[in-house]
Amino acid sequence: MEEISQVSGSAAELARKALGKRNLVLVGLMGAGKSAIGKLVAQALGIPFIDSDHEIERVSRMTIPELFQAYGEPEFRKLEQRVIRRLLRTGPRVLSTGGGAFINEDTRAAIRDNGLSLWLDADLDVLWERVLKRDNRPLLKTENPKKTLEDLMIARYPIYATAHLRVKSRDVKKDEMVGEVIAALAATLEQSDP
Ligand SMILES: Nc1ncnc2c1ncn2[C@@H]1O[C@H](COP(=O)(O)OP(=O)(O)O)[C@@H](O)[C@H]1O
Ligand SMILES: O=C(O)C1=C[C@@H](OP(=O)(O)O)[C@@H](O)[C@H](O)C1
Ligand SMILES: [Mg+2]
Repeated sequence: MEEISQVSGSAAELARKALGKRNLVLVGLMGAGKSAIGKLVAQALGIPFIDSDHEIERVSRMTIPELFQAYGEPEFRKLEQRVIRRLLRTGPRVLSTGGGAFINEDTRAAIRDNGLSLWLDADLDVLWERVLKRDNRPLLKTENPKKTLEDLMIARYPIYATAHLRVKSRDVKKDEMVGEVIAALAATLEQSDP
């Protein structure tokens, strides 16, 4: 056990070093685990965690479904863009974004310039099982939400694929996902070492 914790401890150290003062920005579709895994990755790295949707809800004093309903998606995207640009100014942190954030060109450029993006990639069935459990995603309030999710996958995956790093989100223990995210981050340092 001692040996295992030392190995993961040193991976976390390498990952911290790789990050420097930047934010690790988690991107990917609804249900990929950006919010849940991001929080645990931040704990493992010993740095603060922030979720852009939570920050949007805090500053607007409205929930995401309320914002969509009151102002529509375009206004939500404008607010999301402003909030993420601001959040990127402070680091290092783990920043979990909402699924549409990285699709916005301006937000994506800000993340590319100021953060290290990691795509939590997942298959449709994994996402579907997870999003079914909560009723908080306005974009899935359609007649056929599974088809909507699939259409979003088709439209968005080529864009998520431009993230710096990619980790496959699967139905394994969350700690295993955390380990894989940290390993992916640590590996960037090894790659950049002469
Ligand atoms: N291995 C896993 N990886 C990620 N999330 C998982 C995993 N197992 C269960 N979950 C659950 O799936 C849900 C993922 O939702 P969330 O973190 O809100 O995703 P996102 O922010 O990407 O939409 C959470 O309720 C989380 O607890
Ligand atoms: O994919 C999207 O466009 C959205 C994803 C949601 O966040 P999660 O990906 O954290 O569910 C939230 O920002 C909003 O409902 C829109
Ligand atoms: Mg989320």
